[in-house]
Amino acid sequence: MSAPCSYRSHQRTVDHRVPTADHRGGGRRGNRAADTALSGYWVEARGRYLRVVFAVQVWIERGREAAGRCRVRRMLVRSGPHPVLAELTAQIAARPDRYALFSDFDGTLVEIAERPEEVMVPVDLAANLGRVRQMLGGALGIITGRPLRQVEEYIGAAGLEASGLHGIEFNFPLTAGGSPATREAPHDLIAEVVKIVAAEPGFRLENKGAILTVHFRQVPAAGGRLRAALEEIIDRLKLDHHLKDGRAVIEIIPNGTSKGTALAEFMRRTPYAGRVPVMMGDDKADEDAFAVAQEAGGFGLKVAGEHFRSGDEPFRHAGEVRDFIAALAAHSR
Ligand SMILES: O=P(O)(O)OC[C@H]1O[C@H](O[C@H]2O[C@H](CO)[C@@H](O)[C@H](O)[C@H]2O)[C@H](O)[C@@H](O)[C@@H]1O
Repeated sequence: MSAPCSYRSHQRTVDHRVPTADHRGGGRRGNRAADTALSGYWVEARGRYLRVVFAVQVWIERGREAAGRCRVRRMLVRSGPHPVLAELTAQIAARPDRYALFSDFDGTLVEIAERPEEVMVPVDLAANLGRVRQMLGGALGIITGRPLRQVEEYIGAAGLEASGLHGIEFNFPLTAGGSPATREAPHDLIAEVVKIVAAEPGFRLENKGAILTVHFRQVPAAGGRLRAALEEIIDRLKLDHHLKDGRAVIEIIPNGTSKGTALAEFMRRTPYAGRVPVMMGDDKADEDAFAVAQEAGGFGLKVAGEHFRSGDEPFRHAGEVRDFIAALAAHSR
């Protein structure tokens, strides 16, 4: 019988940054910045990787905070990439012609923001994606629930191939058997959803044409009520639509289209066909693409957040996805 637990990769340096000054200026008197190095391990136990940071050092920081010597405003622990990513980076660098890489946008390439229009896109993201695309011989695709025009606005400079609106839009011609053409949401559906949104000040409607998206990030407790109301509308109007839960959001999507159908469409064309598809995503909708990637001999890479919370995800946040992209981009030079 194999040992239940083994050290996969040993001591790494972890930067533990504890900024104390208020970013808007004027931190509390007596506070000061505290930068410490923590040590961490990657521990593999029964096929799962766990990131372990020496608790005693965290405890010392907390003590300093309690003594008023610093204030922990946020804790950024960097301990190098997850072992799965380290291996994948090496494999892709060695055989870039074998892989097709796909990425979701919100929560994967950029951090989640309070509102869709408030996302922050780092300046080097488009350039790094462009380099990785070049390295992969063009086999890099973006698969998002956003409209394509927004993807183009945020990262379009890289000339990336993309699918928007959960597999409804593509910025390239479809193969035979491709996704359904864009349809506007029915007028009676829009009218009913507008009524629901108007009744709750925290709800926000994002009308994306074929897809209606209702955000409830400002009123998280109302998510269940919103879902029940939207389900009732779809049943009553006998619509050919389904609901897709996202991060503090529910989307009303025409049947027959998903991020899975989008990934399948990419995989029918050159240069994706025949490669190992790897899809990065943080949300329920991305699971459809993970499943299709898996059927095609590939896999999904989860980004932790409100949806994936096992603690074993290869990416703990979007910043680590960007680090992975940057590491691959470095190999393209
Ligand atoms: O497929 P994705 O690229 O992940 O897009 C999914 C939806 O993302 C957006 O909403 C989410 O991100 C917002 C900005 O961070 C956030 O405020 C919201 O709570 C999230 O649900 C976008 O607004 C939707 O249209 C996308 O379908």
